[in-house]
Formats: sequence, C-alpha cells, structure tokens
Amino acid sequence: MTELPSAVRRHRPAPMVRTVLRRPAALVCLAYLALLVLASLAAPWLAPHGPTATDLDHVLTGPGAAHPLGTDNLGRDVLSRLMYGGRPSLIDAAVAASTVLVVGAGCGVTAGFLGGWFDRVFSWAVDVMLAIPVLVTLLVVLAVVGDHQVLAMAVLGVLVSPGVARVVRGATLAVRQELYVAAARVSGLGRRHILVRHVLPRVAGPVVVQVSLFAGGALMIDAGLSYLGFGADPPTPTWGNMIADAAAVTDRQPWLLAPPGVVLGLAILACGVLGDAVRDAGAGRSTTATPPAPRSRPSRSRASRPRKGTSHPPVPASRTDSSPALLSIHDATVALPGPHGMTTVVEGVDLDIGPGETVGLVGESGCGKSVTGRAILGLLPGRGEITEGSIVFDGTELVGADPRTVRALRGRRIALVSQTPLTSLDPVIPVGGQIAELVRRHHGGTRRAARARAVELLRAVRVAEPEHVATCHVHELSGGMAQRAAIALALAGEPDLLIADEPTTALDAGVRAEVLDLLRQVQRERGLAVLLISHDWKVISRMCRRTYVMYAGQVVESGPTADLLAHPRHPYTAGLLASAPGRAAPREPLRAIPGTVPAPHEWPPGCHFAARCALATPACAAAAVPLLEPAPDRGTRCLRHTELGKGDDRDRATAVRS
Ligand SMILES: Nc1ncnc2c1ncn2[C@@H]1O[C@H](COP(=O)(O)OP(=O)(O)OP(=O)(O)O)[C@@H](O)[C@H]1O
Repeated sequence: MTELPSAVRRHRPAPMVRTVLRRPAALVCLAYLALLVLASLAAPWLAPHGPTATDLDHVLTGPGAAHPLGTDNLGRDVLSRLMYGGRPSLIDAAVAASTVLVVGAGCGVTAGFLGGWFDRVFSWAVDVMLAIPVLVTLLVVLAVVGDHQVLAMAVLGVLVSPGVARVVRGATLAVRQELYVAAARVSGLGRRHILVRHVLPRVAGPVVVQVSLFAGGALMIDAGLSYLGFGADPPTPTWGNMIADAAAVTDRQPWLLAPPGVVLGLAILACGVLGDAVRDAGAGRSTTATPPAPRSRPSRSRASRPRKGTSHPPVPASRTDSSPALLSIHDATVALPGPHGMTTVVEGVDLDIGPGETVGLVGESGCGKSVTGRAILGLLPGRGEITEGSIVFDGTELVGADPRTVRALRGRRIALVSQTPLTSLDPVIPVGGQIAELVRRHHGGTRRAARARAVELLRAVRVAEPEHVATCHVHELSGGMAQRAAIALALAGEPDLLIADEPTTALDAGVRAEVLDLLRQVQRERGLAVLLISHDWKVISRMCRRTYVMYAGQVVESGPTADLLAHPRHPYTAGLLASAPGRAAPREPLRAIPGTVPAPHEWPPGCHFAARCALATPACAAAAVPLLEPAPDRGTRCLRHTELGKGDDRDRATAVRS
C-alpha cells in the first residue's frame, strides 16, 4: 500500500465561521453589532425613559446620572432615543441588505451557474440597471411613497443589486469552471446538488463580503435620508433624525452629535471590518484549498511496487468479434463553438469497446481524444454538439437521447478519471465525504453505510490508512494518492465503463507504474471496460489489446495493439511510433514528425495528414479518405497503406526530423 504522506496530518482548513471568529477584530465587531440589535429590540424594557418623554428642566444637558448620555433640546433622554432609534435604522439596513442578498446575490449565482440565455439576459439587464442613478431614483421613489422608509430601502437594495450580482456572478463562474465541478457532473450528481454542495460554499465568502459592506452603506444612506427628513416623522427617533436635531444645536451643545454619530459610525465600521474578516478567512481557506502542484512521490511500499518479472503482465483479454460492444461509436462528428463559429473538431469517428475490454485512444495534443471522451458522457464544452453519427452504450442510443438518460449513466454506468485529480476533487469537502456522496447518490443507503463504503473503496485502490485519508482534503494528499482517491471516486457508482483521460500524465514514473497496475487490477477484478486516452505508447502497449490512433479529429488507424505497433498501416502512426522517446538510440536526438496538427478550421478537404506526410500524393489531397480495411480487424485512412512497411517507403513514412 502507499505510505501516508506526513502532510496528511497538517493544514486542515477550519470552517469559515470558526476562522472568522478567531480574529479578535471580527469578534469585537460581531459583539458590537449584536449589542446594537439586542439594545434596540429590548429598548421598551431596558431604556431608562420613553423615546418621546420630555424633561424641560433638563434641556441640552451633558452626560449625568439621570441621563447617562445627556438630553436633547426638548429634554428627551439621548440614550433612550438611541436605543429606540436603533430599531428602524437596523430594520431598514437589514431590509436593504436582504434585498441585495436575494436579488443581487441570487441572480448573480444563478447567472454564473446556469450560463446560457439566462446569463445573457442577466448581463444585458445589469448593464441597463447600472446606468440608473441610485440616489436620484431613490429620492423620486421616496417622493412617491412618502415616509415608507422600508419600501424605499427595498428599492435601494434592488438598485444596488446589479453591482453585487456582477461580482457574485464572476465568482460563481470561476467556481463553475473548476474541474471538480465538471467532475461532479461527470459523476452523475444533479445540478441542484452541485450548486448547493460544491458551488455555494465557495461563493459564500464573496457574497457575505458584498452584503456586509453594503449593509454598512445602507445604514449610512438610511441615516442620510432621515437627516434630510425622509425618515420616520418626528418625534419618532431614528439615528438619522437624532443627528439632524443635534446638528441644529451644535453651537449650544456640541456633545449631542457624539452619541448617534459614534454609534452609527462604529456600526458602519463594524460591517466593513466583518466583511474584510470574511474575505481574509475565505482567502486563507482558498489558499490552503488550492491544490499545490502535484507532489507525486514514488511511494515504494511492497504491495504497490512493480514486481520483478511482472513489469509487463498479460494484457486484459480483448473483445471477441461475436460479443456485442458495450460502447459503439459510429461515424460520430462533434462541433464546438469557437472563434470561427461552430467548428467540427471530431469527424466520423468509429470506435468499439467490449465489456471488460481496455481500448487505447492515442494521438498528439489537440487531435480530439478528450472531446471524444466527453461526447460519450454528453458533456461537451460550451454549446458543443454531436452533429452526426451515433453513440450506443449497452444498447441505448445516446445521440439525441433525453438528457436525463445520459445524466443517469454518468457516474453510475460510465465514469471518468482525468489527468488532474488534484483539481478534479472538491478542495473543501473531505475525500471520503465526496465518495460517500456518490455512493448514496447512486445506491442510496444511510450516511454511515456510505462512509463505510467510501473507506472500503479507498482500501480497494490501495490507499494506506483509508479511514484517515477519508477525512483528508485533496490538497493534503500526494499526486499518486489523489489519483487513487479519484479512481475510488470513479468506482463509487460501480460503473461498467471507465474513461481514463491521461490518468498518469501528471505523475512521476514510479507512481505512474503503480497507478497503471492499480487500473489494471480494478479493471480485471470488476470486469470494467476502459477507454484509455494517452500520448504514451508505453502505457498503451502495456494496458490495451486494441488501439485507435486519432489525428486532426479523425481515427486514422485502428487494430490490435501488438499488430499496430509492429506493422503501422498509417504514416502518422509510424511517425508517432518513431518519435516515441524510448525509440531514440542513446545520444540520438529525439525525433519528431515535421509540422504540427492543423487547427480544426484549417483541415484540408483530403487526408488531414497529407501536409506532414512523406508519402503524400496529389490523390491524397484531392478528396476525403474513407476508413479502409487493409486486414481483418484493422482500419486505416491511408490510400498508400499497402506500400507502408516496405523498404524505402517505410523509411520515408517514418521520416522524422530532429
Ligand atoms: N472548450 C473548447 N472550446 C473550443 N474548442 C475546444 C474546446 N476544447 C477543445 N477544443 C478543440 O477541440 C480539439 C480537440 O481537443 P481535445 O482536447 O479533444 O484534444 P486532445 O487530443 O484530447 O488533446 P490533449 O491530449 O492535449 O488533451 C482541439 O482543436 C481543441 O482546440
């Protein structure tokens, strides 16, 4: 089993509330605001005098025994009026802040999360609303609704919401684009679940900051409106009209300005400091939660070490032609939106995987391997779509199927393991919690049973101390261990097909061998079919009986791996093999196929590889090359495949430059 990294026991992120409360300044501010709320609520019982009771013998007195904060120009007790006045001021601010929370933050989160037409309408509406002058509109509203201050503050909240919504939308969009959110979709979790469990906790920080800062501003605006005479009618006290009364007699009793001014000023300050504390706590958490660069440690414990003589264990059995395919892709064409409009990025792909079979998909970067994998899961980026062809999984056609049918397969029947486990696991939920969440989602059961199953799955993927690792966050794990956890997560639904998209690319050589061993073991034990996407011929030859080679969106060659490696039937495969790092002799420069993969909008009408091919003839460039069958169970898109592998032509086909 892999050893437990020492880092596992460190850097556990504390819940946000606890992190905030650990800051003395935040604690003082919270206490102050709580005191204000309590004092204003309990004013009828705690205030020494009524809010309008006058004592004409004591007018404009300073602080004293009978009146701790003095009296105003009508002999009214300032402390009592402050307490009573807090209630409307705080209610007004709360109404405005709640409106911003519901309208601003609510719309921002919805637009950022849903995207599409809602986001476009939202952005347009925000642009329009930001052009509306807030104060002027508010004064007009007050002129219409009179002294209905609560309504006015709700209107203020609506007017301020676009700015807040824009910030919150940005934060939500950033979280939505995180790989772990995509991974949660791949795992089959529903939208609402992903929003509540994976997105909202991450955007809660920015939302609280925005709302608390605005609450301070709302207190100030409320006081300002009362000062101007728009608030509650005298003699009802508000902090704003108390400041207005004090301002009228500053020459006779300047002290009178101090109590409402200080109380209000401190309340605004407290809101700001609290917002800062939440922001800092959030930043601290995301720093610890942001996965560091993969720390793949070559853990060398006995169970996971590749054993001598078993470095090339037998490749899992291939599907026989008579057995029905578990996954059958036929003539699939995928288009994605891009700078050149909808562009075809995968064209006419045929690919079959039998139950329990491991099939390789290999090719240079940008050839369409990942898009093909995502097309199977119905998770194409943007407004991408499968424009032609069919994808049949276990007898069910997925192209054009009800989205619920495809969603039901994700995680449960088809799972994905990506190359970046550190970014595809939720950084703020313990690994065990994420696995248990999927177990319950796909198989039901109690929380306790799901947690036990999560530990079992971690043990199955050879994680040491699985009980402990289940409580860890992903940033506490090494690269290899995180990849094991990601595989455990993929197995939670007990799928029939695993799409492994370069699952070992981010790992170092030692851990790579362990993870490949592990994949083969789970594949064998569970009869899993695996589509293994890779750049690495070594991985392909070790794992896959059959391989498909992709170039510029097309499958250009396919066949049993051993045969394909020994006798490539397409110059691209030959070139790719010749430029594999292991093929170069010692001190010989690494070879490469001349040129680069053309971008999808630059694909030629004929053979996509013609421009880089030493064997190309005018016929190759003239028209699209269909998939030919040079031998049983072999496919190639090369018109000159019969000439490959013969003397000089073979050399020319693999002609590469340093
Ligand atoms: N979100 C996207 N929007 C637009 N085009 C995309 C998007 N993702 C991929 N593409 C394009 O689709 C084509 C295929 O990309 P894909 O990621 O499938 O290649 P790949 O063979 O998996 O490469 P790699 O090995 O680097 O992952 C590329 O031309 C790429 O630019």
